[in-house]
Amino acid sequence: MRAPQLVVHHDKELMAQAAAARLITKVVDAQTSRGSASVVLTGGRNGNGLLAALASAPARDAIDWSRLDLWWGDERFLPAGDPERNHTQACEALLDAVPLDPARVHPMPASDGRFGADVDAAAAAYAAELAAAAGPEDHGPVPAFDVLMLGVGPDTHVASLFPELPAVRETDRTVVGVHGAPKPPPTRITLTLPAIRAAREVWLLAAGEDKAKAAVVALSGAGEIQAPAAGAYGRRRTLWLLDDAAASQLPRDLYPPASA
Ligand SMILES: O=C(O)[C@H](O)[C@@H](O)[C@H](O)[C@H](O)COP(=O)(O)O
Repeated sequence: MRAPQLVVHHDKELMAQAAAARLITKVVDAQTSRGSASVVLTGGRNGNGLLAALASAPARDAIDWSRLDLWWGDERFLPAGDPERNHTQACEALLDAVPLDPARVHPMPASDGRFGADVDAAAAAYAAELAAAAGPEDHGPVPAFDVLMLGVGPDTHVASLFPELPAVRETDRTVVGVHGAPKPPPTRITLTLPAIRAAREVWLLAAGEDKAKAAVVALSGAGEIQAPAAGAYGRRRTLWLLDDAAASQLPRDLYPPASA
């Protein structure tokens, strides 16, 4: 579903809290109807802010943490436990505080793991892990994620898909290595747009003044090569979660945000 919906909250703290509440409801509904839920996490301040808000949410444990599959949309290719890894930051924000089933938590490989410095082999292994988790009813070699979350960079990058670089142009593979990323560290692993589009719902998190221009560009018909966020959409729903600052440059006639 390409037509994005927008929800604008007053500030980034409220956006994180509201998005966390929204995620709790989505996960509980999925677990009730299908017995489990599958969520893709994102790195960055907005992504980690949502996880921290979820950790302190009163309804947090309405989620059955033992029946939640967690994947990552991208990862900085660094040694395991490095404070800059998205996995490390997610553990600090939430994962270490909830009783997840470790077998259902799927961090992307680290640079000191079994693939050593070969980020392309590490990416291929994650693609294989996703394919192994996909079922016959899924759309391609990735599980049907209930929610795939993406922070949005000031240059409209999502995951580690940066404008004009090879990864955003990938149409076949579900996971690729990234070399020379403009956002440090330069070497990363990322889901590709075909993998992102397999998700039932894609939620783009954009709070802060530094996202205002990216929101206008991505929501005004830019192409996905120049504006990767424009190519991030779910099969059933594409939701932009913004705050007033990030929505401040959106023309009212373009997307009259449903302010919340
Ligand atoms: O590895 C990463 O850095 C993230 O996955 C990246 O895609 C992030 O989500 C955006 O850069 C937004 O980051 P902020 O929310 O910190 O602006």
